[in-house]
Amino acid sequence: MSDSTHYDLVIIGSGSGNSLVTPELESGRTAVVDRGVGSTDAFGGTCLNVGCIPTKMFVYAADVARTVVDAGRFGVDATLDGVRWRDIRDRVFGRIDPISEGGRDYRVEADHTEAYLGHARFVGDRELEVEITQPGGHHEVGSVQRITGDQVVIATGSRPRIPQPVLDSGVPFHTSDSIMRIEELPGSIVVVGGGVIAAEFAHVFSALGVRVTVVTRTERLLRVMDQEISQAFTDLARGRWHLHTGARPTAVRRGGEGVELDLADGTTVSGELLLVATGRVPNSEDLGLEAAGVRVHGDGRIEVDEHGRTTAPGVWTLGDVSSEYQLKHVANQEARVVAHNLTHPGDLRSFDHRYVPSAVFSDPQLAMVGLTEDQARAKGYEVTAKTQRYGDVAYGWAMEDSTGLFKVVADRRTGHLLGAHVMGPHASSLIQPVIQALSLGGPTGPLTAAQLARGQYWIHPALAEVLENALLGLEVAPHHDVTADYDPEGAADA
Ligand SMILES: Cc1cc2nc3c(=O)[nH]c(=O)nc-3n(C[C@H](O)[C@H](O)[C@H](O)COP(=O)(O)OP(=O)(O)OC[C@H]3O[C@@H](n4cnc5c(N)ncnc54)[C@H](O)[C@@H]3O)c2cc1C
Ligand SMILES: NC(=O)c1ccc[n+]([C@@H]2O[C@H](COP(=O)([O-])OP(=O)(O)OC[C@H]3O[C@@H](n4cnc5c(N)ncnc54)[C@H](O)[C@@H]3O)[C@@H](O)[C@H]2O)c1
Repeated sequence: MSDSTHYDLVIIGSGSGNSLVTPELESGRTAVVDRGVGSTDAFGGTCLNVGCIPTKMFVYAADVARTVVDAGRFGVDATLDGVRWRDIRDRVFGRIDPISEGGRDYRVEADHTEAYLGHARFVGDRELEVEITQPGGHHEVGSVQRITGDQVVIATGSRPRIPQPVLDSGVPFHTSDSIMRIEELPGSIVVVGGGVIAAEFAHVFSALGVRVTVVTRTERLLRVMDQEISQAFTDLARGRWHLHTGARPTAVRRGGEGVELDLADGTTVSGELLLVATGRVPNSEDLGLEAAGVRVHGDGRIEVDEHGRTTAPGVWTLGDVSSEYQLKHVANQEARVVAHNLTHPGDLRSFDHRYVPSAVFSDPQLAMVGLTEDQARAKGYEVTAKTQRYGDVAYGWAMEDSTGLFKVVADRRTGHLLGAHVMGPHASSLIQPVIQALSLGGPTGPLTAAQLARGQYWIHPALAEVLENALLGLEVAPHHDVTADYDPEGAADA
């Protein structure tokens, strides 16, 4: 065990935690501790190595494959001659791995930071032991380093949750941490889970020619989305994948094509590989949080206030380990807030969780922000909602789209927007004007549907006209008439 080394700031976690080292903090001494993620124990956290970025690079390749298969509808004859999985995989990690390694080396070599490549555990107030588990740093693998900090930030993220029957079975399985690095495409795969990760990987593998079976305990896929959109997605998925809803696995064994699962609905499914995508749990255990006086919720999330403070003085937290939202843009916003608060104790900023958007990069894409129709009704709003089909606008015709939907939810009395829910091409980008309308509204609240619809030009005939038309279809009180020409002079009264 080394003597203790003191730092102004200790950061545990090199995901969004790594972005805390702002120029303002460079005058002090900072330690960044990270044990790595995924099958390569990579530096830089989930999003870069095993999350957002690689998945979207695979999704893009899958989208290209689908476009080829679909081309005949437009009078363009094309065939998908083959899929070179290793080339697809190596394009992704050939790009990402050097960024991760470069990020680690930068932290190891930088003058004002010291990298500890291992597992951190509190042993007292702002006092930690780090067991060095990874090579590449200045500390010997296997050694235990003791460090203290004036301030400590816990940004340890989350990891896949594995259902007990899978663990008990001893059968080999993949999670998002390992599936992207497999050597060969399987002929078939069983995906357990009906959330975001399941929807994205089911698209990737089916578009690349793998027979995909999805097993989820709920009746609809993506059930956190607006019911109408989640139902429409589930209906589409039934035509594309072998979908078992309301069907938890009860037993898992080797057999069939490789692995076999008995489901609660009495059926048995089989595939060469098993991918588990049943949610993620915060990395708050094995951190010695009791020794530091840091309390956690029953679900494992660290208790945090709106400024990023834990229950222990001088100990902060952000991202998946404490947030209600396991999303990179949220972890990044929280990191910006904590970075400010670390150096401005008299002028604390707050997390902004008012309108957190999210998107699912499946086929089709989905996106959401704000309240669902059911949530808005439950909150007592007099709700008006309009669902516009992509196929009703000119660019939707060009795309021959027959399934895309853009739904907007608003308050009938005030005309204020409450939420939007989208399924279709470019959903993740098309939703951005609604995010702006909700987040950047004036002192009286979000922009009204009328302001958004008629307070600006909509490029014709762009796909965004589907949102314009959805807004124009809302039935709001007469003085907020969505279709009336917008008067910029009167905007302040709205
Ligand atoms: C497959 C997948 C796809 C995703 N796609 C998207 C997407 O498209 N858009 C989106 O917004 N979000 C997406 N997410 C979620 C997003 O990746 C996370 O919300 C985000 O990365 C969380 O960042 P973080 O900094 O909180 O944690 P992380 O990035 O996970 O960083 C935590 C770090 O702490 C380290 N650590 C943990 N415990 C210790 C310890 N005791 N000692 C030392 N180090 C430790 C870990 O090794 C890790 O490097 C995806 C997630 C997954 C799994
Ligand atoms: N595009 C994105 O923003 C993106 C992409 C991937 C992941 N993520 C983040 O990662 C998080 C984790 O993703 P996820 O898909 O693992 O979780 P999730 O919470 O989205 O979905 C988990 C699903 O698994 C099902 N499930 C749970 N236990 C089960 C069991 N025993 N048997 C069958 N089904 C079971 C649940 O009913 C649910 O449908 C997401 O919540 C999201 O915040 C985001």
